[in-house]
Amino acid sequence: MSTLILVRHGQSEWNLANRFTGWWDVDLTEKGVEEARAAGRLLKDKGILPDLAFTSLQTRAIRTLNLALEECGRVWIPVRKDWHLNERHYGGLTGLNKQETREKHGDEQVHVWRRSFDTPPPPIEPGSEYDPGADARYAGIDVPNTESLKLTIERVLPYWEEHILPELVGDRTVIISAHGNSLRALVKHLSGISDDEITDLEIPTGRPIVYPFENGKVAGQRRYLDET
Ligand SMILES: O=C(O)[C@H](O)COP(=O)(O)O
Repeated sequence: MSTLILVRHGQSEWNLANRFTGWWDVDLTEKGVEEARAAGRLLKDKGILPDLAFTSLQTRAIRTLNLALEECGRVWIPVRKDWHLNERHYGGLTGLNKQETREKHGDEQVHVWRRSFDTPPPPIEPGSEYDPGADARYAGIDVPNTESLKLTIERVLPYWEEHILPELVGDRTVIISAHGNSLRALVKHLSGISDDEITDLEIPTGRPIVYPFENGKVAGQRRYLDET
């Protein structure tokens, strides 16, 4: 039996400021650092120690992973970073305050942009303040200008199938440190959640979720490690 651990980064500076973040790179807050450390202590206490890690190219997920691995004594494991695990690109909403956006466009419209399956937010203007398009870390990739959950799934799943799933063999433990919506994309797939039902799924910061795997397939319910 192998184990998959999913962890959303700890609270970020823009989670705290209530701003749409997406592909914009922000750091953890002090609370986020503590959440990441607590996740690592939980892994240690439960004896679920990662052998291999995957994360995005974004500081908040990378630091969460590093802090958690430090707490459970596993800083030495191989870590693979890839943009396919980045947060969903929030398009033209990037950098805006979520509450102010609700006041301007209405609760319903903002809910559609945040949680509908296939309606992307309006695209970001190329070269605008929060456009990550010119960021050196994305050299050579076709940076999106907005993404729905559906579009996020279309780039997360091929990476999952090709690079992560083949590692879940024998009794290995693999951890993915990523983001609210890139993890919603994965959980939708792994737990067989419908396009309608996925709108209700929220992934909390810093709480490890665990799936058992056997013969390359999910072999049980997902569970929060702090509840078991
Ligand atoms: O990118 C963001 O703003 C957050 O990481 C996720 O935001 P959401 O809960 O509004 O999708």
